[in-house]
This record gives sequence, structure tokens and C-alpha cells, in this order.
Amino acid sequence: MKAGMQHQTSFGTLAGARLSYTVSGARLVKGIDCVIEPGVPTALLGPNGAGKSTLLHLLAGVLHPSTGSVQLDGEDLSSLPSRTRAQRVALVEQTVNSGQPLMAFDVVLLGRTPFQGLFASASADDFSIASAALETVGMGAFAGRLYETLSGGEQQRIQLARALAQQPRVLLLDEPTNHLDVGAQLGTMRLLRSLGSDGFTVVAALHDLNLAAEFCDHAILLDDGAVVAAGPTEEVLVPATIRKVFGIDAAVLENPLSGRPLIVFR
Ligand SMILES: Nc1ncnc2c1ncn2[C@@H]1O[C@H](COP(=O)(O)OP(=O)(O)OP(=O)(O)O)[C@@H](O)[C@H]1O
Repeated sequence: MKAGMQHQTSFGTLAGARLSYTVSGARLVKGIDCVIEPGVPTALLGPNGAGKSTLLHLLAGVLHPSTGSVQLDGEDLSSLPSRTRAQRVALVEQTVNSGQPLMAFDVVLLGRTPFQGLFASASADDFSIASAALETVGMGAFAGRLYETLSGGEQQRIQLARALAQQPRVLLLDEPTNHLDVGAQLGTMRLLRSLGSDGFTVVAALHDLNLAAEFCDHAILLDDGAVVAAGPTEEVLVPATIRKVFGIDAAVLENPLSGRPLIVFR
């Protein structure tokens, strides 16, 4: 970890209480209780349409719950000014268009916006924090490239760097590995795990159960907008639950390289 990436406090417990979200008469999230602790990398799992993205947006304060609340260290997220919230919580979305022709470095620098005055430009500190974030995700060589010209996987890593430049207590990621090759997937998951070890609160929506089993200590499994199981990943990802939620036969072995659970499917 680069020095610029260290966060400043050990706070960061994020809790959703009786969270529900209804839009156009559809109840997408149905009374979810969840707690995400700093230092415990957490996977948000579930089939397509289970409500993972919606829950992440609620936990980030981007969406407002229809009922229930999200608390960060006991403070209601909705009571925080949006600038304060952005200094504490960063969301990495699945795909993000910059909307204008920005260099990759400038996209990362956007992560510093919550720390800048209304008409102030980026400080030397902002530049060095953005540079460190870019290096942390292994994208230093791409600083001067037009963001729109980057591949999906490269853009995904730039978005992760932007979130790191925010120096948040809480990092929420929506399928952070879906565009990445296998080496880059493992690199990103190792980085998230090391951020967790450094005391960040990290929660990632993932489709790959084996990435969750390998790198996440805690898992929250959703189906149809509700929590089916939550707890230590190896207790959540058991064959009976996988069968019930995903409708497939699975067995859990031991990964001979890491000793972590390895899920095989038929
Ligand atoms: N504005 C909306 N109106 C009605 N339904 C919606 C709306 N937005 C999302 N949904 C539905 O809510 C459900 C949950 O969506 P969400 O994106 O949270 O699921 P997800 O678990 O992240 O799915 P995926 O794994 O496919 O990304 C889906 O069935 C989706 O079609």
C-alpha cells in the first residue's frame, strides 16, 4: 500500500436496518438487515436481479431507502451532507462513462472533489494522492490516455483508483472484476483484501463464488431482494444453499493452492 492510500481512522462500520426500496410499485429490496465491518472483506452474492446493485446503492447513500436506514458508525447516512458522505463512502459502479473527453489521470483526480473548495483547483496533495491511487491499481502507465479509449477492464481499474483517491472509510464495489482477465481479477481481489487488512470496510458484489470464497471473510447472499444467508463465507456457500438460490448442484472442496474453499459445479 502506498502512503497516500492509508485511511485516517479505524471507524467504518456500515449497517443497514430494515432496508426496503420500492420503485414504480416494484419492491426491489425487502427489509434487509446487514452489518459490514471494517477489516472483514465482504462479498454480496446472489443471482441476476437479486438486488445486489440496489442494496449497494442504498448502502452508499446514492439511493434513499423507502423504509429503514443506513448508519455509518452510528450516524444516519442520509443526515450527512453529500460532501461529508463522499469523503467517507466510495462506490465503484459496474460501468461509468466520463461524459467528456478526460484523461485517465483526471478521472482519478475526480475522487478528490469532495475535499476541494467550491472554486479551488486540485492541490499538490490531491495530485500525489491520485498518482498513488493510479499506481496502486497498476495503471500508472495509462495516466495520459483518454479514458474513453481504455478497454472495459482498464476503465474498471481507473474507477477503482478514483474511489481509492477518495480515501474513504467504506469502499463499495459493484462487480469489480467482471471485465478483468484472470490475472487482473486476482490482482483486484488481493488489493481489496489488503485494503480490508488495512482496516477499510470493503464490500463487493460478485458473481464468481470462488473469488468470494477465496478472498472474502464474510458473505451476504441475496435472493429476490432479501437476505437468504449471511456470515462467514464458508458457512454461507454450502451446497444446500447454492442449490436453493442458484438451482445448481455444487460441491465444496479445498483449494490445494490456498487451502480456501473451492466450489465446483455440475
Ligand atoms: N427502476 C426499476 N423499476 C423496476 N424494476 C427495477 C428497476 N431497477 C431495477 N429493477 C429490478 O430490480 C431487480 C434488482 O436489480 P439489481 O440491479 O439490484 O440486481 P442485481 O442483483 O445487481 O442484478 P445483476 O446481478 O444482474 O447485476 C431486478 O429484477 C431489476 O430488473
